[in-house]
Amino acid sequence: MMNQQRKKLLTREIVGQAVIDSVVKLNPKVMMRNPVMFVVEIGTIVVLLLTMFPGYFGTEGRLGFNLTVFFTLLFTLLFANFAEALAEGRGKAQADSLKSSKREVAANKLVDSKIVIVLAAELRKGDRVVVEQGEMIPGDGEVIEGLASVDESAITGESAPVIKEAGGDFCSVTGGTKVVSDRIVVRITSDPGESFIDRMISLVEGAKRQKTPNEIALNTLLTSLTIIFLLVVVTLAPIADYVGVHIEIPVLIALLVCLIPTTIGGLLSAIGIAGMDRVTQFNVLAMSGKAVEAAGDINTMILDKTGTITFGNRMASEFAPVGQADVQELAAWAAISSVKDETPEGRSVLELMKLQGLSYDNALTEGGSFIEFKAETRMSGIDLTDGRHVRKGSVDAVRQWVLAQGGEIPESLMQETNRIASAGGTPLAVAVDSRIFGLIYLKDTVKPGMKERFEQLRSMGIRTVMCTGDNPLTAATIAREAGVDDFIAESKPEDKIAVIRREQAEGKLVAMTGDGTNDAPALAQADVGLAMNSGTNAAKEAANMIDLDSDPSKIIEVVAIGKQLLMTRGALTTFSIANDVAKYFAIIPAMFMVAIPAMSALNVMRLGSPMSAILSALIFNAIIIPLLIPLAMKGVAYKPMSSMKLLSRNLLIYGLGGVLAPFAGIKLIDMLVHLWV
Ligand SMILES: Nc1ncnc2c1ncn2[C@@H]1O[C@H](COP(=O)(O)OP(=O)(O)OP(=O)(O)O)[C@@H](O)[C@H]1O
Ligand SMILES: [K+]
Ligand SMILES: [Mg+2]
Repeated sequence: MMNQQRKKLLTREIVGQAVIDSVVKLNPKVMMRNPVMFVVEIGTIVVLLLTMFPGYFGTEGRLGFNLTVFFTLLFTLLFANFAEALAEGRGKAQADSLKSSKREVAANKLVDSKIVIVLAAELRKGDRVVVEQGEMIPGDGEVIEGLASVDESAITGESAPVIKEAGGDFCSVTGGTKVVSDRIVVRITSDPGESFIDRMISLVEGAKRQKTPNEIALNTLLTSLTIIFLLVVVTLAPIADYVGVHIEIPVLIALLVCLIPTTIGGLLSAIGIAGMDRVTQFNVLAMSGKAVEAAGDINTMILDKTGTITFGNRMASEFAPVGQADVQELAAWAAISSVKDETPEGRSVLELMKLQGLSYDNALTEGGSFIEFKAETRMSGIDLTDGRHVRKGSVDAVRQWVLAQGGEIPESLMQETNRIASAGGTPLAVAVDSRIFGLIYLKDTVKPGMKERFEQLRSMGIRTVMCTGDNPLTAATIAREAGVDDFIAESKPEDKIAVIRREQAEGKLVAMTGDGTNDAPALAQADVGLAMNSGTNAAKEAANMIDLDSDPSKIIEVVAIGKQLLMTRGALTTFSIANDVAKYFAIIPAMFMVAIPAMSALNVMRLGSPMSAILSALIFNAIIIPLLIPLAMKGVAYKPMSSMKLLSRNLLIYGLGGVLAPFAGIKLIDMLVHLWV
């Protein structure tokens, strides 16, 4: 539902609402937040007063001219407000549809193992609720009992249900999603008003939109320029008087508005909102505009191997015995070590065994204590009641484990390990106490198109580092195949945070993706942390972005969107300031031409009359804003290249274009205005 809503670009309602909002936003209290446009508003009011009471201010007043200046200024304001309102519109529409999906539901709260029916809004952190088939999950939380398939389409737009189960990385559930089969017990993790849907609503609504550091810096620059031009224009009047030219106040105001950076001043906030909106269209929730901008400035990207660069459905595809062991023996121990291993890798071992028509003695595992897989130990297995310890895991970890018990390492182990690893596969060694029986070959493939994407990232100047718990040879093979710049093998969760800190110490901005609880610290440390929606609540809370589709490779596109946002802002700032230069050449010669004939040398545009020159420049200044709204909303065309190349390309297109466009535009408007003034 969200998705359909997102796909719709500009509806008639959104445009209609934006027209209304552009008038509402004329409220000086609102305008004050944008100093450039606030100066325009004050100018507009002054011109209005001069037009209405010409005698009172001692100006003879040319009614037609003054009125035209007034309306042009008014439309300059309305156009700028319209740009912002339009950019906000889509988010507001999404928020409305989310709000309507947030119906009041009842919850089955567990109180001393009895069920009490309460309203969802009354649930607090720590409460436990039972959710049955067909019921709505009343709040964000973690499954603490049971397993269920959940329809999350209300937030992700994805209609296929997902499995949620107690323990592990798939236990987090979101309020407003629906249990489609089975029954779960959920421990609530958010208080009213702080839920995921609440956060989504305030995000798309822009309620919490704060200016980013970049925007604040640019705003300061624009305000300084405005103050400088204000001084220039104010001091121009006495200077002009001195040379015998009397300049009326509306003319001075028109000149001021033409010189101050109204184009970027009017479009700045629309550019920021539209940038965040593009991220949302992409089914990624950015917690702040700052996060999106940081994505555009990333120097280093840390990527997981399994599931990000490769498909990640690592499946057992071969049993490779070593030493004296045979396939049946190896397969049986591999299976015994996996009976309770719920990871996809563990389950695939049992499937491969069945597929090959092999078997194992299930009775052996009864009463045994299961050793769960941990990224720290890189092993899983079972301790049998007869005293034997069965393990499978990374070759290095199992080797150490066997050596510690005084075992010997079969010669063929290295050989087989290298064969599997150099094909990009993950070898898992299987051992019982001090004896290694052989290897399980876990197959995984690099996603298509990865090489091209890393090539693009490199041309943007971004270094990619692949982190994997896998052995160095497998890591090297996949790294080469995918074309990443660097890799870290046998990495533990804490290694990621170490890489991030090291890069940041060199002044670099780092992006990473993650989904597990143990990724949370690194997600928080990274400048851009993209958590998967399927991941744990801890990861989602630590990250500053959440991918609703849970596709870790999306970080690459998010970076592109961030870059595009920064580029669009840079391009339009360049264009705006270059534009003002051209307007200066249109107006100044026109103003002084009569008194100082030498000035006509500067009148390169050969504009009709001083008055028409001023009006043409002012009208151009107003209509350039709506003309640039589509560019501000869509972003400038983006090609991956280094920042230096980008800068010179943009200076050429938007700088030169910004100087030339007004000459043509003003001349054209002047020809029309001159017919009538
Ligand atoms: N179910 C399992 N039982 C035993 N060992 C496993 C299991 N799953 C993975 N391993 C071993 O542990 C290593 C680390 O796994 P982990 O999931 O932490 O990292 P990874 O998936 O290889 O890397 P990535 O960071 O790219 O996801 C694997 O390379 C493999 O050798
Ligand atoms: K301007
Ligand atoms: Mg993994």
